[in-house]
Amino acid sequence: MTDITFTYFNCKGLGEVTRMIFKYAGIDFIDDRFSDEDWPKIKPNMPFGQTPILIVDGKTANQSTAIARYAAKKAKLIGSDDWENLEIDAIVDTINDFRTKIQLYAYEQDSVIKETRKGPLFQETIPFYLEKLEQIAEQNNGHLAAAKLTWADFFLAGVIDYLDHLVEMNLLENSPNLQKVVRNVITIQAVKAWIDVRPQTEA
Ligand SMILES: N[C@@H](CCC(=O)N[C@@H](CS)C(=O)NCC(=O)O)C(=O)O
Repeated sequence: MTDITFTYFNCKGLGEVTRMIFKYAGIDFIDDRFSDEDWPKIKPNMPFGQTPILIVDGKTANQSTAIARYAAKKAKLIGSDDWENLEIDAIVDTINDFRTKIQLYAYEQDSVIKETRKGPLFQETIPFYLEKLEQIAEQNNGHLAAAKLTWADFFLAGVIDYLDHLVEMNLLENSPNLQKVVRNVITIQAVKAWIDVRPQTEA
């Protein structure tokens, strides 16, 4: 049997998508979480000083999106051809771009700089991304790519709580089709069962 360990902070963040995909597929893995206090001891042993990492039969990989894509292949949550996979990758990269722009505001330590980023983020960037993603979800009938359930949908469902936490708002409040995307994932029986028992964390 394959021996899989997924190591990350005790939060959803960049890790929850992979956990959800493994749970969806019924793939056993060790959900290895460490505390913020333990991180300085762990960091030097990480491939690039960050997490998440995935260890499969003694081999280690980093990069959350690459790991989620690996899990998605195992879970058969990928496209049927190269074009569908391109569509999925493009959505995932777009969500990552959106996250990066939110993080640039949320993690800014200088309150003056942070304030200058607030207006553009909330009045321009967030509506820009959500309107476009909402249209795509509508065209794909409650999915983000290939008009079917793929890991692009899991990507949004896995990261949305973290994004909401960063901006302290319900980002999808006025996006019914994006809500549908998330609902289509979190109501799958195996995913719901995981959500019911997973450690409760804010982000
Ligand atoms: N591009 C990387 C970024 C990983 C990343 O930013 N990890 C953060 C946690 S979400 C981390 O390890 N932070 C602690 C540190 O950099 O010391 C990925 O997607 O895996």
